[in-house]
Amino acid sequence: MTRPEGTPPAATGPTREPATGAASGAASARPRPAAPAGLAELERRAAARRGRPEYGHDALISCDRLVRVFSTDGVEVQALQGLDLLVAEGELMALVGASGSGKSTLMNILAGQDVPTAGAAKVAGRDLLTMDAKARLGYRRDVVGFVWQQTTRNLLPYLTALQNVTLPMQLRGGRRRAERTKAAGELLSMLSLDHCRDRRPHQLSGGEQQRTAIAVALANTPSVLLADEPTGELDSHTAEQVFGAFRTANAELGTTIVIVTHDQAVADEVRRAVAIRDGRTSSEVLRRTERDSATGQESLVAREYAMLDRAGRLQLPAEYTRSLGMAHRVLLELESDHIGVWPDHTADGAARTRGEGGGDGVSGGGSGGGSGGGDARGDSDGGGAGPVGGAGPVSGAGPVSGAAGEPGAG
Ligand SMILES: Nc1ncnc2c1ncn2[C@@H]1O[C@H](COP(=O)(O)OP(=O)(O)OP(=O)(O)O)[C@@H](O)[C@H]1O
Repeated sequence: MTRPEGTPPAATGPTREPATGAASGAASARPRPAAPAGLAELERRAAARRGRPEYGHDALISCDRLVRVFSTDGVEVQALQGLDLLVAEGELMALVGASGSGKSTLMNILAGQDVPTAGAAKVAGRDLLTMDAKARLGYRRDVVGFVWQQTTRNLLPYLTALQNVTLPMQLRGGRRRAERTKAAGELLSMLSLDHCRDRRPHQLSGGEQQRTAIAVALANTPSVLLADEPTGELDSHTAEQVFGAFRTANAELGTTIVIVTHDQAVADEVRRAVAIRDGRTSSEVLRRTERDSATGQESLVAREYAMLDRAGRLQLPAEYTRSLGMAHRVLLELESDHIGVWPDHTADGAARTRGEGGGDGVSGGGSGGGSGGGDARGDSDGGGAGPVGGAGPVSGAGPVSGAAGEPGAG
């Protein structure tokens, strides 16, 4: 997991400082994890949960344990493996991930062009699993707009830019020709494309084609604009202009925008970039403006968060687990303000780790168990007290941390 340059360590990442004696001393006063809940307690919790609002009830896009399995020639590929994602109305966010991680599969589902195998997906109140063919058609026409990477896929070659933008309005119906022309002209103006109105796609540059495609996708004022690698075929300067068009649409029209991208420059421009790994959301980089209380100077600060899914699963970055020789099994300890994650130092745990070539797990290990937790980094994204939690009695309100050495051994 790469951390954005010049940013503080991930709020959820393990601390790298060696354990200190002071921390070791504090370890002896650590609260112990609660005992396993009895049946009565579990019933009480289930009853309490029934009164809670539905997962993602206030999100515009909500994916809950989304699964998509493809079967080809008797071979099954799990493209999405229980993916959770919430996107708030009005967000402009990016989805990033290695090739084959499931980004396009997710986008096709959100676009109403594919149906998930299991789980739940809702966009603007529409249930993407249960929609019938007619509802799906209406959804694609009215609720979502789509911009593809290949410019040729976005525009009809024999229509001018203006005609391309008016076409979706015409297909939907309900507006007179003059109204359609006026609205399409306004969209092109908003995206600085007045000069392209009467040109056909082959008379436009790649960037102008993509910006026209954004205008087409916005023609029926969708709630959500989805874009799959929209800058993939463009040079960096042109890509910047196309991203500017998304930003304008988001700011001027309030459209919620989700962009799949490999382009780090685009991912760096958005306030929230969600990484997908192996068909699940694995981490998020959140950016926000912070003001230095001493100088009053504002700067953009990026922090990386690991995602905790609905089942309480957390993907620890491979870079972190490798550096501490963590494999197969880790020791968890509930602290007052975070959860400690420790290498497994039991005899069979160490042997297993060696067998896997995962390192000895104790390099640089301190004798104390101080996790350096209780990090005072606050977070006004609401991430400081909340994102770390776990199934059952394990929950926390701070960074997950671990350090080489036995917890509480000091
Ligand atoms: N129609 C399909 N039939 C079979 N397997 C598929 C199909 N579509 C996608 N897959 C498989 O699902 C996995 C996820 O593919 P997907 O295209 O969603 O990844 P991606 O993250 O968008 O990759 P890229 O960045 O290269 O576009 C891959 O292993 C892919 O081979």
